[in-house]
Amino acid sequence: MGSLYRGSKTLKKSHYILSSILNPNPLNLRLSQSQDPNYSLNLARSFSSHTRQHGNRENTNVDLTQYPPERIRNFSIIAHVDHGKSTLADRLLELTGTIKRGHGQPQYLDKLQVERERGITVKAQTATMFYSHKLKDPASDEGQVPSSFLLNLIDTPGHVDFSYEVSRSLAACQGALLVVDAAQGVQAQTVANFYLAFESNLTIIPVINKIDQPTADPDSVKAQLKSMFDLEPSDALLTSAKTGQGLEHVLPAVIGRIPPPPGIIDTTLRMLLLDSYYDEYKGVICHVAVVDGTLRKGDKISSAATGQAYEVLDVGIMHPELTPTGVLLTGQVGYVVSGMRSTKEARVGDTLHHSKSIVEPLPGFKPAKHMVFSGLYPADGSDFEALNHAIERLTCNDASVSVTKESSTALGLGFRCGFLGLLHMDVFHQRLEQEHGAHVISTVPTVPYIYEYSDGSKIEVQNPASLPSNPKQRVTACWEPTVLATIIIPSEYVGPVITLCSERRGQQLEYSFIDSQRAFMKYRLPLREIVVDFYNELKSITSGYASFDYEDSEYQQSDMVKLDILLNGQPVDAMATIVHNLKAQRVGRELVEKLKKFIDRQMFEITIQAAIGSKVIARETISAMRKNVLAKCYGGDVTRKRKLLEKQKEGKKRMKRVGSVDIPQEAFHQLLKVS
Ligand SMILES: Nc1nc2c(ncn2[C@@H]2O[C@H](COP(=O)(O)OP(=O)(O)OP(=O)(O)O)[C@@H](O)[C@H]2O)c(=O)[nH]1
Repeated sequence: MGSLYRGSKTLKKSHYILSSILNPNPLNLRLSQSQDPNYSLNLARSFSSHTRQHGNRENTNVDLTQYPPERIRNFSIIAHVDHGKSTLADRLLELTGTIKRGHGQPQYLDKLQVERERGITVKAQTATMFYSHKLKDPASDEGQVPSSFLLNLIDTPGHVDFSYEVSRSLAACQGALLVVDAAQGVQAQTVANFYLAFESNLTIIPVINKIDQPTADPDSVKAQLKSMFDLEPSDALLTSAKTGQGLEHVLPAVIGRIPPPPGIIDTTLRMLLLDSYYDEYKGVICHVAVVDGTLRKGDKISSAATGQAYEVLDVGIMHPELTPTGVLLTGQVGYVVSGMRSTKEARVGDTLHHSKSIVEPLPGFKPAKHMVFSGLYPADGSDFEALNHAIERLTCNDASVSVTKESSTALGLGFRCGFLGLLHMDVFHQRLEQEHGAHVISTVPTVPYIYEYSDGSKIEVQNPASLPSNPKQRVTACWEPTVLATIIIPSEYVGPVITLCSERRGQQLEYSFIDSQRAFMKYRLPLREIVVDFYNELKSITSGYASFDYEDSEYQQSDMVKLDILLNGQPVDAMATIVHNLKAQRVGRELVEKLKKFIDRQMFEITIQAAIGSKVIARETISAMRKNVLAKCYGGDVTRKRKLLEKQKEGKKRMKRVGSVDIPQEAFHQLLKVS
């Protein structure tokens, strides 16, 4: 079985580049440099003379001037979700003494509460480690000299929604550890992350992890890596991040195989802004990679994107917490505090340079693409300002969310937010609640459609409510976004997965076998069909064995209609959705049934209808009743009665009154699950 991707011309070319990168001889290059006995000496001299000229060394425990690019390695850990990236990162931090062994906090770099609760990485995190490694002594054939290396490790998220974080992190690296579970083998995000690293021309070190598991089969994983990515079996490291087996080979491989950062020391400063977040005490903290030159505390720097100038108030490394060093040198990755007032000023991908010099900006990044839009409204209408404040604060730490104000007749004032995917949206909600105490109602997520109107104008529709109820009156055509999906499954599940994809209007593009047990499929699917519950359904029909990844693709023309929900004859704009004409009937029926379950009986009859234009396609009725919370409260215990009434009042705050009907927050949540 040949490489799955060999058919593509560009990839053939890249395979060639890859095999030259992966040939375990980058070490040769280093040896040939070190065969010049004066090479390291010259480099170190030039480096320290440069640092002497500029003086002003910060008196901290960490002296970064000891680390010229030759002694630096910047690498990422990439993998499919749950293959052990964060655990491996922990072990490497322990091995280098960066954190204490048995620090009692597993997945140290997963710092957010949501990451710990869900056991997933959401945000890429950098940690600087110092590691003493023996190098070949240029003066003798056999001797070895210990040398200290500065290693920057970036732990990245595995879920597809956060692959934007991965691609940004890779820009600061020259190599990546591609971690693969020894029992599960190559999965969909292994493929996606491999290509991200590969297209960035990084040296890739395959790490087959979890070899302690009874079902581990490292040999067949090696064969998959060879057949799919042309990675040599002898290059793979075998590890168990759990038991520590094989970990001693990881950092020597990082030093031996990954090239040092390529920047120029004696030149004008250029640094790439990788990420930023807001800290209560320090203000905006920017994560940067110094590509060329040197940055010092007190320097005046400017943004190439905005021209705005700043003074460097603090500079340092993440070791693993913020550690001031007063300086960052060529090839180093660290943080800068420069008095920026909001993270909006810190544009990810921007080039920062000394204000007095003009530089060619670095290539930067593609802007994040919003795949899903949803309205966010305060559960209690009077909390709009509090929600506004919470969203502002949270977007300071997650700049990949787009936010615009909007209003709904049903829900009042709120926001339309764009997310990278459904998990991203879910995580954003959870963080709003946990970190900022905001209670929100979110509307059915929608993807951005393009509508063409009879006057020839085309608009992007991010909110179904902005379409006329009978779009046929004015709309002449509609296009919906699609994705290219990669699905890897055990062969016995091929049938049900093909059925699921065709139900979701998918078009099969590729179908092959990775080995005797696993199939690989590529589909073009409408984005709308995968944002709602596709992954859960895929997991459930394959007993959890399927792995799935997607990248965005072109728009396709489709027959999409607006489906309105009416309560007692009144359309609820926040519940409107856009569906394919062929599915409208089924979706309409499911929506009204769900709503019937979650809207409590009230003192009058409630009719729930789903309609396309003026045509009602589904209807349910909730009969009238008065809910008496005191019904079971016999006797005269006043405090208990008061408590129950208080509880009822509190519950009511979480209800939205549409016309005369109270809708609980849960009813809105349930609508998110209908595809
Ligand atoms: N048996 C065994 N379990 C491991 C090993 N490495 C990690 N695990 C477990 O695998 C699970 C997932 O590990 P993580 O390190 O969170 O995986 P991850 O790749 O960082 O996950 P995401 O950040 O969500 O992509 C955890 O329960 C770990 O304890 C290993 O070598 N052997």
